Amino acid sequence: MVNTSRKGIILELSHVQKKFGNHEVLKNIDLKISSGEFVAIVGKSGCGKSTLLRQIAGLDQPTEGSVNYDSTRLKGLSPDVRIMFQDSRLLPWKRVLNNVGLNMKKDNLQSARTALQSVGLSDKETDWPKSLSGGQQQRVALARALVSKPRLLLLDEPLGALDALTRIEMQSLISSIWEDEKFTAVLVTHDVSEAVFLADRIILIEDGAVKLDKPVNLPRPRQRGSVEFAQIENDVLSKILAK
Ligand SMILES: Nc1ncnc2c1ncn2[C@@H]1O[C@H](COP(=O)(O)OP(=O)(O)OP(=O)(O)O)[C@@H](O)[C@H]1O
Repeated sequence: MVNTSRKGIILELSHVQKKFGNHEVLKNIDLKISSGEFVAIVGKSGCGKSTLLRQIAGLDQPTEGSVNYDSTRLKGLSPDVRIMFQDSRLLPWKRVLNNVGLNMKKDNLQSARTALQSVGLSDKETDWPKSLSGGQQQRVALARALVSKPRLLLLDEPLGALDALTRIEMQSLISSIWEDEKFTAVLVTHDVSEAVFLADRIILIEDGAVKLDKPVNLPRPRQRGSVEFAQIENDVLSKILAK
């Protein structure tokens, strides 16, 4: 099914510019993201995708312009925003369940258990992170990101270090969890196929601005082998490679 839960704007970026010294990475980003939307950000390496996500997260402040979250100017990381990175960032001295329920009291770990169950790792509760595969570690990181029921989930190449098959499995997992929980998601990815599989909209960043804002109106779950899927993928890829 196509996502229809567009309940108004949750994120609004207006004229966002980001400079590091004289290096202007983001020149002028205008972007509105609706509540419940899944947005993918793509673009060539070094175009500023992660920099953009850091401004959205409130981890960094734009040089000019504004990022509004829920109509309020963002000044830092909001408690209902969670981020997941390429590396799981699990604490090696805590068992899996305690990594998911990091700040929870021992007798109140039920929501951590539920989150672990949603990523298919109930049987790993008492394992140490280092005993898990890379894909399993990212599942735990996903459970940890979701346990507090964030309204906005930011994903910075979360599947970038995984092998191709695990990556495809994780994409399906993220898609089905997002369909169930209806949070807003912003995904940075190099993988255009991943963007088409997951996103309602694909944003292409080039020269510090939005070069393409393309809706993906395909029914879910998406069929990678379909002609429509390939057309959208080719269209975005050709725009990325055009320069
Ligand atoms: N803290 C920083 N200080 C100085 N330069 C930075 C900083 N963060 C990012 N940059 C520069 O900004 C540019 C964009 O980096 P960014 O990581 O946002 O790109 P990206 O599109 O996410 O790249 P990739 O796809 O390779 O991960 C790069 O030239 C990078 O060197």
